[in-house]
Amino acid sequence: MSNEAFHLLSRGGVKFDRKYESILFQKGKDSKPNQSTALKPLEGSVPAELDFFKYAQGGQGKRKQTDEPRPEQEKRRKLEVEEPSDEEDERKEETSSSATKSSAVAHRVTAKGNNVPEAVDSFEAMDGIPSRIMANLKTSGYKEPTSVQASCVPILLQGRDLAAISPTGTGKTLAYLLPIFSKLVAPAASQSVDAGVGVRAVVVVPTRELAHQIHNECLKLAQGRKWKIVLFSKATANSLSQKGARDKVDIIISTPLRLVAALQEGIIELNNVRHLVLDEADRMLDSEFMSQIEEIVASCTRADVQKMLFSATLPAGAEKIAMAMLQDPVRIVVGLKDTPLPLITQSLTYVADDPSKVPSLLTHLSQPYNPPVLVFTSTQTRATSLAEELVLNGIPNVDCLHAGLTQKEREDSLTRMRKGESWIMITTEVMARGMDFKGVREVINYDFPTSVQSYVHRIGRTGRAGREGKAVTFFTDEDAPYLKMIANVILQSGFTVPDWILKLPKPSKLKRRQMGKVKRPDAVNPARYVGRRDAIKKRDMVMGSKRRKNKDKEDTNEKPSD
Ligand SMILES: Nc1ncnc2c1ncn2[C@@H]1O[C@H](COP(=O)(O)OP(=O)(O)OP(=O)(O)O)[C@@H](O)[C@H]1O
Repeated sequence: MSNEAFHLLSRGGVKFDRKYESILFQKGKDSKPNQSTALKPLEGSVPAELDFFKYAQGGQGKRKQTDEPRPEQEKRRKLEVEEPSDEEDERKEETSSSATKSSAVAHRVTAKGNNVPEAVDSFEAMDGIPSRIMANLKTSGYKEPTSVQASCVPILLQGRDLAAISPTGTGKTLAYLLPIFSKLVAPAASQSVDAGVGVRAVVVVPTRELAHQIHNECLKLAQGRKWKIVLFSKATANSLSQKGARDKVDIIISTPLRLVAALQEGIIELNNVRHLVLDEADRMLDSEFMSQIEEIVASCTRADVQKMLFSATLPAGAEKIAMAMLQDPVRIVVGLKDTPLPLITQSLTYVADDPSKVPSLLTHLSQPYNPPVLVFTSTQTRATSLAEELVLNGIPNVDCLHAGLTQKEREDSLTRMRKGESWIMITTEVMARGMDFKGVREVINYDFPTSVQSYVHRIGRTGRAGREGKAVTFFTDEDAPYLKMIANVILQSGFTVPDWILKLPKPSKLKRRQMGKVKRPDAVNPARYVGRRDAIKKRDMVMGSKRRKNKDKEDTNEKPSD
């Protein structure tokens, strides 16, 4: 199906109902849908100790009553400096016979390092934030720091290297942007600071979409002054090819590939960089990006370059590499490492085999649901195939976003998503990390996640900024060997899983590595695939027959007439 035809069909003549928009996107309003709509608000409220965003406005009506800070919460926000513990890559085996784990996953912050600066409870108490930046925080609606911000900003303002692990949607972006802007003090072009020559801060992220989103966050803090913040792309890199054009760049946000390409072409230097951020650090340090990251780090030659690593997950292997990159680092962990927020209600759904998934999803979508829903598949072809399948089954406002689309198509999909025009967004791992759509109420893992980290990040697209969300994971017989790993994550977040899953044997190391390599067919509906093959065969036969007839005619016409 052509992209254009797909969008025409996927809209299916259905107009986006403003009623839904108000439910999804208006901050701070009671999200009470009209009884006649298909939407129902999610049940339940957030226990105080789990409310990472206790000051944040918005979300469900029930939560609004908990907005007032309470003394016991204040106490909990105190940074606990812990003795170093032996972190393991693997989650602890659940020894209890019960399938239920207490939901009391304490809201705690643990810190490791020498002379760790104290956490502070307000932006005002953070030493060294310029008044303009402070004003911009307020106009952007950031009233009080989240836990990760309260802990990390004071550390970063002191110029310390940092590795921070905090659950998805808890405000890590601001936790590093705020100190960067504050330490840079003013735009390089303003000449009121000793800015040196060349870019002063670099943020490296795994995808273009995330770079774009972080660029937008930068613009919020940059309001009112002429900061030069560059979202690095082929075009912007070329525009910096004249040395003078890049002398006064304040911040660059880039993917590793793009930045390394520019370094190799000699159209950027990083010898004036004072702050380097690796966001989604464990992804940045995996085998795909590692050599590029090494090159970027080696190019930041200033002796006092401050390095910061942020992620919601940091397995032991990646953490070891990370810590070796940092000097006299502080390590901050908010909540439980590699564990999703309990705001996200998680469940597992058995769907037998791959062909059974489409009907299962259709059944799921025949129930009332809260759009937009994010659906993760394992490959680009499967994402396209599933999107087509849903459209053909009459599901309205289906969209698709994966790395196989053109940049324009990716941008258009994101715009539709942000505007609330997409109700079901089918995607791949490209959207799993960092993307912040406040309105996403539900994530469906149509294809089983490729690792525990992939699971944590995928489902972290919902339950953001203190809102509640729901995550459903389909599993087939093929996924059974990996089921227990995800079940343990679900338990750790305080939800229940059936006893039989807990009794499954623990997968070997080799098996765990194979988790992301399960082969799945390109087409999600094999029947449609067969049908399509038959149609192509029939079309070829008809064409062949036409060609033969035409040839016969030509032969007849060529015969000399009597
Ligand atoms: N202090 C704050 N008060 C209110 N909202 C905030 C605050 N800080 C951040 N937010 C909002 O919280 C949401 C999540 O923030 P952000 O994208 O930085 O999360 P994250 O921890 O980086 O998530 P991920 O791990 O998925 O990348 C954003 O919409 C952001 O605007």
